Amino acid sequence: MRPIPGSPTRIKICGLTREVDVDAAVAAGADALGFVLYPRSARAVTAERAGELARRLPPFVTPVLLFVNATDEEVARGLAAVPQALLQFHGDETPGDCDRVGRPYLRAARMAPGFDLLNFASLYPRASGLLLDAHVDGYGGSGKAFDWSLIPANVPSPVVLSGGLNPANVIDGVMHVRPWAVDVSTGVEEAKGIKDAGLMRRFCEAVREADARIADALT
Ligand SMILES: O=C(O)c1ccccc1NCC(=O)[C@H](O)[C@H](O)COP(=O)(O)O
Repeated sequence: MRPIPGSPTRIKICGLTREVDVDAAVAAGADALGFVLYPRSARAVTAERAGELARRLPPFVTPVLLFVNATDEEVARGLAAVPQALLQFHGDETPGDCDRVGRPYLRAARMAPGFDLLNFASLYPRASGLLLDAHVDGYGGSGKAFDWSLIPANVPSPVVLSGGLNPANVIDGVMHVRPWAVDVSTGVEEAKGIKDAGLMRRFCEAVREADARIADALT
């Protein structure tokens, strides 16, 4: 599903662990902030810590809780801490695993060569969006991009382009894929879980530049 022509590309910045970075991401113009509740990630925060950070968010900036093969109890604990969160399932979760929670969610798809995204999308019709990431060991957050030409033009769900984005390549990504949103972690960091305010600002500015170029092309 392509975004409505002229609508701004939404921006998710993921893997926040510090108050200073939450505030800088909001100031840069992020529409959503991701908190990684996957304990094996170097960016992991506890549900309680995600709650502390998410309480800093102003209206209309969405907290996203990211899980990898979490138990129902872990998901419930995350939602108890961040009741307004959008969920993101980034592991091997089945449609039943995702739908059972009864909350809006993003389903990550790991874009290996030959991956049938349209079939995958048909399995998750209730997903609020599909987050397209590189196919890597460790599930995600790798800083690695994938071949955007693997993305069909007629994906039925809102597409969140992810995987190895940064201020230098995100314009091309938005212009090529025309996603509903983009997602970034490594490309705006000085170290895992430590964001760089300047890179976050430049990333958001680049997305706005891409939107402006698209709008110009439509006039
Ligand atoms: O961020 C992580 O550490 C992570 C670990 C395991 C699974 C998913 C993870 N992140 C998910 C995200 O939504 C990332 O933003 C996405 O994978 C893109 O990361 P990057 O390529 O570093 O921009």
